[in-house]
Amino acid sequence: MDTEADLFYRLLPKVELHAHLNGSVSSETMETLIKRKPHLNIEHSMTAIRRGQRRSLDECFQVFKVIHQLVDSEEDILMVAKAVIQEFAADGVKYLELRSTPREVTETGLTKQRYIETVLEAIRQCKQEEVDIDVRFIVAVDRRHGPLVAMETVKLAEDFLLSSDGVVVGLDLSGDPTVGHGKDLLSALEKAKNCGLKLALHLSEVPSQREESELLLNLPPDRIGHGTFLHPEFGGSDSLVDKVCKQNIPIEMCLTSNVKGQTVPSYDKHHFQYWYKRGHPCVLCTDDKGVFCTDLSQEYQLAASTFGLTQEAVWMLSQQAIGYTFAPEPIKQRLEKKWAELKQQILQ
Ligand SMILES: CNc1ncnc2c1ncn2[C@@H]1O[C@H](COP(=O)(O)O)[C@@H](O)[C@H]1O
Ligand SMILES: [Zn+2]
Repeated sequence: MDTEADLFYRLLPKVELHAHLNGSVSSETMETLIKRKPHLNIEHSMTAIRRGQRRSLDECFQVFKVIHQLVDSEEDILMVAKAVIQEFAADGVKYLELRSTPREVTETGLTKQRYIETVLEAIRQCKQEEVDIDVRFIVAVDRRHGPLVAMETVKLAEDFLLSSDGVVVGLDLSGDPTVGHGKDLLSALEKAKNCGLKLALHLSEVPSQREESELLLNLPPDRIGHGTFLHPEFGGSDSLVDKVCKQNIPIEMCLTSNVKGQTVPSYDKHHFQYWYKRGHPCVLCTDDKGVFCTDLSQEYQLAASTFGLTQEAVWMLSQQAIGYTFAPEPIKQRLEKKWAELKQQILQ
């Protein structure tokens, strides 16, 4: 049963800005997928990192490969996307920017175009069913696939930016950070930016990316994912910190993901502390709520208990995230209004 403190975090209206679709699949949905494809011999323990468990980042990427085998048709994507949206809504998320890498699967006839259309269909159906959440989509580029695929993905994202009635808002750069170099993807990212897609880039998720981060920060991105190794105490540099601060680029912080993926040794050593203390824009996110067995309420609660945040401070954190969304101004105003209406009820 929820204690009173748990309840505060659940009721707190929240904004989720960093959620990978296939990393966000809940254990319930995973059960269904595993049953649908018994021939794959996949066990639940292969798709999630449970309480107290840790994995290397490399092992996390193996987990995504397994999940991709389970989610490989339009039918799967529609089911998974609808479930993920409903789960975020049930957790009190009022605005969600979901991201996913379009995939092509010959055996099931899935194309990248249909992949995106299917996610958009899931978003449309949730809206029609009046699920209490506003959902936007960020098209993801997997850095592992190199510059040509990145450029193709940008073109696809650009088409949808123009035709999705405001649902597609941006481009993400993700995938195994130890593979490839950002300099090869720079022209694709520049093109994306020039056509009006917002950029949410995974940056300095591992220590070896200083040079790449210097380069990508010149774009500049509209938001940074993780940014774990940007600051000098973690092997980054003053110049990186200066760039991020001068351009006031919000950082998406995913505490449990970083601890379970072992890029951060423990919650209390998380770089959230460094940036939050400086008053820099920070937004708490889940990254992969399915794989890391968490949800956004829990991430807020963990941040509060680890760093001693008051309920008022937690409220501010969730409210300020509205300003870091890629939503147009009228949507931001609508969210601000919602927060203002709920404040008296929830914050005692
Ligand atoms: C843990 N830290 C992380 N760092 C970098 N990329 C990550 C990630 N977590 C997830 N992804 C990216 O998201 C994909 C799965 O969702 P989609 O198939 O796109 O919906 C992964 O294959 C990887 O490219
Ligand atoms: Zn991520």
